[in-house]
Amino acid sequence: MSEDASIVDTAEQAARLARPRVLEHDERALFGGAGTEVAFLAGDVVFRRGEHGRSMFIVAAGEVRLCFGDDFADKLLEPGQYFGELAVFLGDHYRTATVIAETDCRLREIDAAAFDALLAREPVRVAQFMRASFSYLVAGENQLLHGLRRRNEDLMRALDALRQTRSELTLAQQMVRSDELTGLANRRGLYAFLDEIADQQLPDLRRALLLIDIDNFKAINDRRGHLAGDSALRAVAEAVRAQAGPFDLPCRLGGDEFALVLAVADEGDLANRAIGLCAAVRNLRLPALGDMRLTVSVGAVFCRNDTGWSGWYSEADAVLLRAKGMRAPGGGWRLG
Ligand SMILES: Nc1nc2c(ncn2[C@@H]2O[C@H](COP(=O)(O)OP(=O)(O)OP(=O)(O)O)[C@@H](O)[C@H]2O)c(=O)[nH]1
Repeated sequence: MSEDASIVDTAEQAARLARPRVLEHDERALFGGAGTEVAFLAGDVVFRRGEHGRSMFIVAAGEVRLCFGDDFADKLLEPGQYFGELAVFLGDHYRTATVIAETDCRLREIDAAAFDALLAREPVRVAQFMRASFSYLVAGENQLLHGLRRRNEDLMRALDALRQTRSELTLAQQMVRSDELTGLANRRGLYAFLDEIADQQLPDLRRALLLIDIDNFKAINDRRGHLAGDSALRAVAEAVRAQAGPFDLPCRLGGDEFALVLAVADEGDLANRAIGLCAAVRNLRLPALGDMRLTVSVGAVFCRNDTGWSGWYSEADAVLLRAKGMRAPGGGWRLG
């Protein structure tokens, strides 16, 4: 049983009840002599949606079309069916549909005065007619509710699918921008981040870019094997990540090259981070490397507002080359 069981058991029943109602035999007799009969030609408008209504109509011959607009299906009414009854039930009603003669037709129009006269003369039969009409109207509302509920469910399903697609897209985007071996951002991720921050101002902080290269990494691969080389790359990646704060981005650019975009307070802060990184790598002890030690060379620049990020990048690259050239025994860093 649906939750609307007190009114209508099922959507099917609601749909059956919501079909335009046909007057019973005694109702036809009741309205037979009331009001006046009006003729319409096919295409004539009987009344328009939004107009103030004062009478109801019974189809005596031909067909009329009720157009509700707003995606709601039209209704076609045949002889014995009626419409516009709320105008005489309520006395003050604005039409909810536009009614157009589908074919040449004759309609019995019963205005408020004629209806009131009928009510005074035949109160029981008019009350029965009104009760039947209200059940029909309630069934129509129920059908509308069922339709809206179904549409709502469809929308929720579409929304779920959209959310799923969006999270898959985000995941795919993350995968495209991250390095598989270390989980750090890759070169594409770095470029996207540099694009993002190019115009950003951080109050009391300065942007800096560090380019980092492992010294003599090839020798590790050659002497300890590629898997040992991989574990060294992962360990250095963790050391780079450890220097990154909430506004920073640690990256592996490829091979044994890393980068770190930093937000630092001043030159001292930058020096501490670079020195801290060199020391952390120097202090790594990896079983896979045996007695081999890791060191890194670091080229650092402050990001100036007067050049784009490709300028900062080239500058940091040149500084890294100089740091490499020093061949400091425990690794080392230089500031451009
Ligand atoms: N294990 C491992 N090795 C890699 C990976 N990607 C690149 N390499 C190796 O990293 C090495 C980088 O060598 P080089 O660019 O000559 O660098 P280097 O030996 O550190 O020399 P310098 O930079 O001058 O100190 C090459 O032997 C690459 O094959 C990887 O994902 N895993």
